[in-house]
Amino acid sequence: MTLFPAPGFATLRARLAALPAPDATAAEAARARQDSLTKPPGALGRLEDLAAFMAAWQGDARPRLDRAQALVFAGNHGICAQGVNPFPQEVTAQMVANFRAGGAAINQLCRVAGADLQVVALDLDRPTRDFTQGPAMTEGETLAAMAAGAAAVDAGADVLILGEMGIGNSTIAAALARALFGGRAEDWAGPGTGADAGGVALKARVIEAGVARHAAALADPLAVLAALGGREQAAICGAVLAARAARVPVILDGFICTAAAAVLHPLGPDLLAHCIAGHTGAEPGHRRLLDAIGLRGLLDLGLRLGEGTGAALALMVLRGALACHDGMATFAEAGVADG
Ligand SMILES: O=C(O)c1ccc[n+]([C@@H]2O[C@H](COP(=O)([O-])O)[C@@H](O)[C@H]2O)c1
Ligand SMILES: Cc1cc2nc[nH]c2cc1C
Repeated sequence: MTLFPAPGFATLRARLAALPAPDATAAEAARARQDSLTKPPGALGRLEDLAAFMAAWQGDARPRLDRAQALVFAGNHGICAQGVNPFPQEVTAQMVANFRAGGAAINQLCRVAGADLQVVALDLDRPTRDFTQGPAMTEGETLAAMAAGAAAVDAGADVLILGEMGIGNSTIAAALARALFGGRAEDWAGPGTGADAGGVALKARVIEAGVARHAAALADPLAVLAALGGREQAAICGAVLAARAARVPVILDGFICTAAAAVLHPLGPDLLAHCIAGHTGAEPGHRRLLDAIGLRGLLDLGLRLGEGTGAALALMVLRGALACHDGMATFAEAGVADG
């Protein structure tokens, strides 16, 4: 079954209800195993939650992490015409070349975290439309980018790490968050790659102009994605849905990746149940956004890079969680007195 059929958003929406649910039995068995391991109950904190989460989505009380896939989606944005980006738009393609040559932060982190990295560049020479002038994408363009994101997912992976690259996309992410979750544009606009106070104020004005122009789209998250989003945001949505269809757990990255996935949240409260937030980043809207979708970042390292870097770092914590879950002795095995 393809999730992104030709007829459009209506058919996609109808198919969301059929996506798989977590395996409560496997999660319960993982929790029971955690309670039998040689430590005071709960002493491994969120590592115990991670083990149960992985068990629930893999449908196995002893989850694996043999195959970790990392996907970085890259896109370009017409909104750069408004001067919201300190770096020039060419940097998107230049960084894609850098990813492919192995020279970016995400390459180093995927290597040490044991993730297989793929970079998907989406029509970089055809930026989306400036959303203050019209919808950023048509429904067809949005679905095509979602389908590209879905097609990149390895259905046999044990975990999927998501990241993005797109000059100007901190404005796109803030606009999506403003449109989906309300508040003022100032609540969501931040420095991105390094805009000063004047630059952040400009972003907020641009976002308000976009939201006002597309007021008719605000009730429909997929219409919001088309009106204000970009190809890499749509691809992230598609990848999150394809991962869910294959029961592959997902680690989200920073503000921009989270804002893309957050488009799915209003479409069904548990559509992001197979996702964890790798970190809470330094972009000021990130914490507020995680609160809005009911997630809590695993790490808090002051990151503001994107590329999937925070998610790749979180994979190392996840490996630690599963190593304990799988390798620790039980009280009975080790002959340790159980309180
Ligand atoms: O994801 C984040 O938390 C994050 C925070 C700040 C910047 N970024 C990255 O910076 C780029 C967008 O910033 P800007 O200033 O061009 O809008 C884009 O390539 C993102 O990957 C990403
Ligand atoms: C150099 C550079 C690297 C990045 N990686 C993700 N976003 C980025 C933005 C810039 C400007």
